[in-house]
Amino acid sequence: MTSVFRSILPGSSAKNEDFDDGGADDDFSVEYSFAMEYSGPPVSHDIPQVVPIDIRRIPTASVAARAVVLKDFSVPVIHPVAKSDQSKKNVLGESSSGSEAAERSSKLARSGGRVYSRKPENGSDAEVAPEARDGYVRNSKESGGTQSSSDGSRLPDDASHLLGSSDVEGVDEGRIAAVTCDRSPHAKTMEASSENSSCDESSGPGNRMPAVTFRDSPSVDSVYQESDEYENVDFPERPVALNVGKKGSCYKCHKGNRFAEKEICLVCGAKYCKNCLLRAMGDMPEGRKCITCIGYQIDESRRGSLGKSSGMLKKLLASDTVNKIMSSELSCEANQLPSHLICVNGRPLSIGELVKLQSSPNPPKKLKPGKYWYDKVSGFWGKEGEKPSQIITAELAIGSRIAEVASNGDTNVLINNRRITKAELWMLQAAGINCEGNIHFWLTADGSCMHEGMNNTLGHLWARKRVKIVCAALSLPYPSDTLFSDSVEDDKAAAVARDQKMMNKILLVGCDHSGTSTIFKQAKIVYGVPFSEDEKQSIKFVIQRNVYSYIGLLLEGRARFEEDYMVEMRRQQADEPGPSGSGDSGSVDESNIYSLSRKLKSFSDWLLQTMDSGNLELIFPAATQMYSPLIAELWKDKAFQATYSRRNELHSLPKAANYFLDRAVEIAQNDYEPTQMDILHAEGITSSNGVASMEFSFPKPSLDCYMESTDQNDSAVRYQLIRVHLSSLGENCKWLEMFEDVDLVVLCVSLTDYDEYHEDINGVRTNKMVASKNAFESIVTHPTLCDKNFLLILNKLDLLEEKIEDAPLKRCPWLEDFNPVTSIQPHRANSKGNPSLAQRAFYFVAVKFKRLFASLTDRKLFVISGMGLEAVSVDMALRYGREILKWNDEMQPVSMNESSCESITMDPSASLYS
Ligand SMILES: Nc1nc2c(ncn2[C@@H]2O[C@H](COP(=O)(O)OP(=O)(O)OP(=O)(O)O)[C@@H](O)[C@H]2O)c(=O)[nH]1
Ligand SMILES: [Mg+2]
Repeated sequence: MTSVFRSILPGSSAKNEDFDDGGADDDFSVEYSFAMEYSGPPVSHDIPQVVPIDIRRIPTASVAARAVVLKDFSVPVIHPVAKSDQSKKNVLGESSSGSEAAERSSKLARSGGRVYSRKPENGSDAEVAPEARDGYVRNSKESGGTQSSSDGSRLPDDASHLLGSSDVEGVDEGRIAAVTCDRSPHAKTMEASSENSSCDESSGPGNRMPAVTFRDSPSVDSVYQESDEYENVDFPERPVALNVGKKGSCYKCHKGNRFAEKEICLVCGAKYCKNCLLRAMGDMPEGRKCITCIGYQIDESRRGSLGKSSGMLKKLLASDTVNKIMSSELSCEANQLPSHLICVNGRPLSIGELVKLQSSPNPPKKLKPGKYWYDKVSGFWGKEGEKPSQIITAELAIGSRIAEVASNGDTNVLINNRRITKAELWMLQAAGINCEGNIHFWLTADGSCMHEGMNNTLGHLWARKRVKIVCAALSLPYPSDTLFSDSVEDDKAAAVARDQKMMNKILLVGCDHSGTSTIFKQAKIVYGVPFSEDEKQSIKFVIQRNVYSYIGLLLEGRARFEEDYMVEMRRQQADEPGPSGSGDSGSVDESNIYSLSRKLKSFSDWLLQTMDSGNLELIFPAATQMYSPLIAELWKDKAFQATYSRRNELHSLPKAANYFLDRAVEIAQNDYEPTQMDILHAEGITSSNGVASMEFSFPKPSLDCYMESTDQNDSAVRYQLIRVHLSSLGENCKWLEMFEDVDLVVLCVSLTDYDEYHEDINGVRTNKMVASKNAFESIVTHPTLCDKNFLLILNKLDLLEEKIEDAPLKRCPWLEDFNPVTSIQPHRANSKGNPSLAQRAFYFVAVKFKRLFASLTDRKLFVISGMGLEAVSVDMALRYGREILKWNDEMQPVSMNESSCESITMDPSASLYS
């Protein structure tokens, strides 16, 4: 055995100068330990096992810089992953420098059977082993390898000649790669195998490579009691490839460009063309890794592609072989997530805990190294300092106790001892749970919420439909149980989209009656997102209630018309001399064209009283059963019809009433089913806290006719449209902070607001357009949205066309400087392309907002006109939003159609104005 150890030690000169063990000249002062396979009788306990190693492959430290300067590499040059702090603690939580480290290293070597000698020097120790015939030089970061790298004189004598030789598979004659690394995983395996009796058999590729086993080392757990220390962990370093060929070329043959198909090494990131792939990766026992990277942990950023075969591999190999490679890629131990990199509630997990976590019925999705918090009681799971991202299986015995500050919440409410975030507070409120004061709730895995220490359930979170809407809008998790889903297909599509990270979030927000819910509903119709049964049912009641209120307004009008009629009759009678020669008001016939039968009159009185007391909502659904015959009777009544024919005189009757009133009898029936158009025209939608959310993608290509799409995969890109009512955002729009992850903010302002006023509780009247402007200012300057793109929809252009002739735009104090030369301008757009007065008004308002936006943010506002009731208009506005998302901030707005762009960017001082 002595000769073996001698043969793997560096050459004598190097050894004596640099690799001496703490000053001992004698080669045999180095202590070795090694394992032999047990071949005795069966025993009841597990026997630690090691896999035979190929001594030629034992990692060595050497000069990375030296290797990099070699010009003629045919395999990638590999550099160590940069580390910020050389004095970081190593895997045992100790300083990697000084004699302590040397002692530890030698202890490790003794106990783990690692065949290294080391000499601490200048605060560093070195791990060295020759890897002569491979032509690979490895460097030890832990042992100050970087220092060695920069110092050519420290290269072992024999290492320099090794640089010129190569007999390794996948490495061309005379061509070398340099690999720098920290402690090799092979070494780690060996350490662990001797220290931990519960170690597993490695699944490494025979004796070509030492297999890597990541064992649950007790030292890891015992060291990381404090989460602070977790940051300082120094883990085995992963090689990183550097292409010395031209940019985008194959890392091996240096041919091709970035467009040529390539396969990537999951460890070092080297990319190989189809001609070099198999030579570089061999038979891929651990999946897509260079031969030199076998045994190393993968680059965590590539974990998502584990087991997902590329087209190139499928072209080169039979499908059975590809499947086998993919399955090894997923299952081999070297590629498993290292448990100590997952820190839960301030403590890194042990292997056992990680297994527990990953094999639970609902494990965290796409788990990556990092710090997480986990609420065992509810199953809530999230990144440290962030709101929950998922609901995983509850009651898993992993990590430490959850900290109050785990999710960095800043509310007065605690759930299971964790201070919750504002978004979660909204979720609780959506479930109808009172969150006033400092409250400690207890939330169980089934969603039952109760006061801590009490037994009575306050509400069941997941049973409330609107909680789902709020969760979707605020990116909060919702149980994946299909029990709570409207459509399994929808959920699947959404999950796929989320997986592909192709979801774009659009926030739609506007003042009262600006048309946001109409745009939202129209988008659902245009993009084929069905209204759920729940939504249909509640919209049905909304429509029926609205129709009752429209009828109530007509009945109110009837009473007025009747009174006017009576007054007029009396006046006429007074004017006409009676038989007695004097006016006789007492003989006026009380029944007239506006009078109702006794039965209908009492129904009318009841309805008006119910409306006055604000209880109209409460009579549904019972009202449809009881009163629909009366509505039918009323509809046929002459007095009611006389009133209906004068409905234009009833200013309190909303415009939307026209759409429904003709079908009042049908709508009042119990079995009425609203059509999509009914839903669109209905005032109000089902939402919670004014929040509604839907996911969609743009169909292609038919609707793309008016806007050219550059993205061929548009139908694969998913969008989430979140509609929020301004009043739900609280004072100064403070709740906007919950929408920090939106990609685009769409603001909606009604163009008809300019001559309308609303009165607050103190009787102060504010022009609605000015109120919209104020809201606009609050939103665009909100810190959460400071780097977002904004699209302004100036809505209800059709209504503006109708009203602008009678009501000048100047009525709005903010728009007083609108001075079109009306005498020579048409009110309607004419065939010569002259814009109508309404279009000019729109341009003017658009420029006003654009200037305001620029003055507040120094950025560009995108503006488009809209007609919420027109499908094409809404589709166009959202496609414009999509283009904005694509163009990025630095891109200039591009016109969608001639008229809108030209007008929006024009100067208001241009010829439009006198
Ligand atoms: N003619 C016309 N009517 C519209 C347009 N957009 C919305 N409306 C109507 O305007 C009314 C208010 O629109 P909503 O979509 O309910 O407004 P909102 O932004 O949801 O505001 P709230 O109802 O206060 O929540 C409804 O009756 C709509 O049918 C439009 O472009 N043209
Ligand atoms: Mg509405």
